[in-house]
Amino acid sequence: MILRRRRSALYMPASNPRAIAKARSLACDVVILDLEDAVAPDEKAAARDRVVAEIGTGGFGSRELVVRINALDTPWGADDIAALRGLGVDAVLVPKISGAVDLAAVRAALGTDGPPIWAMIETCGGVLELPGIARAAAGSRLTALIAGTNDLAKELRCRPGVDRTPLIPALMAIVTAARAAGLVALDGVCNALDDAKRLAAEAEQGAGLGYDGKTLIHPAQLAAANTAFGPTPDQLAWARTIVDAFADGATADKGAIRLNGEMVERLHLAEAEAMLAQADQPEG
Ligand SMILES: CC(C)(COP(=O)(O)OP(=O)(O)OC[C@H]1O[C@@H](n2cnc3c(N)ncnc32)[C@H](O)[C@@H]1OP(=O)(O)O)[C@@H](O)C(=O)NCCC(=O)NCCSC(=O)C[C@H](O)C(=O)O
Ligand SMILES: [Mg+2]
Repeated sequence: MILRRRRSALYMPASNPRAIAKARSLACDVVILDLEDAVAPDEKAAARDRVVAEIGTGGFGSRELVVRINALDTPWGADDIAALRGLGVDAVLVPKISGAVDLAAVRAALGTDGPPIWAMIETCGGVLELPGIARAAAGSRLTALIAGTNDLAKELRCRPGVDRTPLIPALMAIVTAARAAGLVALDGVCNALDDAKRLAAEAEQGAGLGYDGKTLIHPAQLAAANTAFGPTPDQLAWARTIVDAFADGATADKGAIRLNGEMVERLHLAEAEAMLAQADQPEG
């Protein structure tokens, strides 16, 4: 199975036409048009109309196109879903999913033939309910979990700091639930717009925790995420070494081999093959 690349998922306010125009040429794997927190209440209706118009115009290339709606218990959620009907978005991102019941309500509103759901995990309740959310994934066509680290930090009343230590248990719970249900996992945003070092460290941390990519808020953050979630040239070279080693007739009957001082098993071969296949995908 070839996994689609989702190293960089860029949010932009659906009320910002310049940002949306720019997104059509940026090196992001996913474009997220935001109708929720980035849009002021007075602008919600106009932003929704803009989403419909921009998706109609198209031009996003091979970038995945996702719309973040307002929650169903807000005055705008139902109208957001109605506006998206038939538009052909790749997924609908739903904020503050706190249990399987929320997923079922969104699926009912979208319809069984509606787009896949991506769920933001950004409440303490959502973190506690992750096993139930994972179990409900197939039935509700949930395909991705996104860490909402700003809302989560707010609810936890924690201070994430540079290394995000207070958020690590939740971040790992989200990846674990995603892997158990075969879902994509995307890390939260880095608010520090002008701190390239912090962003690079956070992106490396997210990749190290097992995330597929990072959600972002500015075009200047794309390169750091695309690099951290790689694969890097060194990782690709190592993957090719593993594939070559197992292609050698002498290893045909072996489950584990010694390679450059490391034990390598056939599970590493499968990882290497997946990495090489994913790296072959075209950009943008
Ligand atoms: C954060 C910003 C408000 C900064 O805006 P500003 O300082 O005006 O940006 P620049 O002047 O540096 O912009 C330069 C050009 O780049 C374009 N731009 C900026 N941001 C984006 C973007 N996100 N996508 C595409 N293009 C972008 C500008 O239009 C400029 O272009 P041009 O005019 O042609 O020169 C701003 O970056 C911004 O609004 N970012 C997104 C904010 C957002 O979407 N927030 C919501 C999602 S994050 C979240 O909710 C977290 C989660 O829920 C949680 O709980 O953790
Ligand atoms: Mg949020």
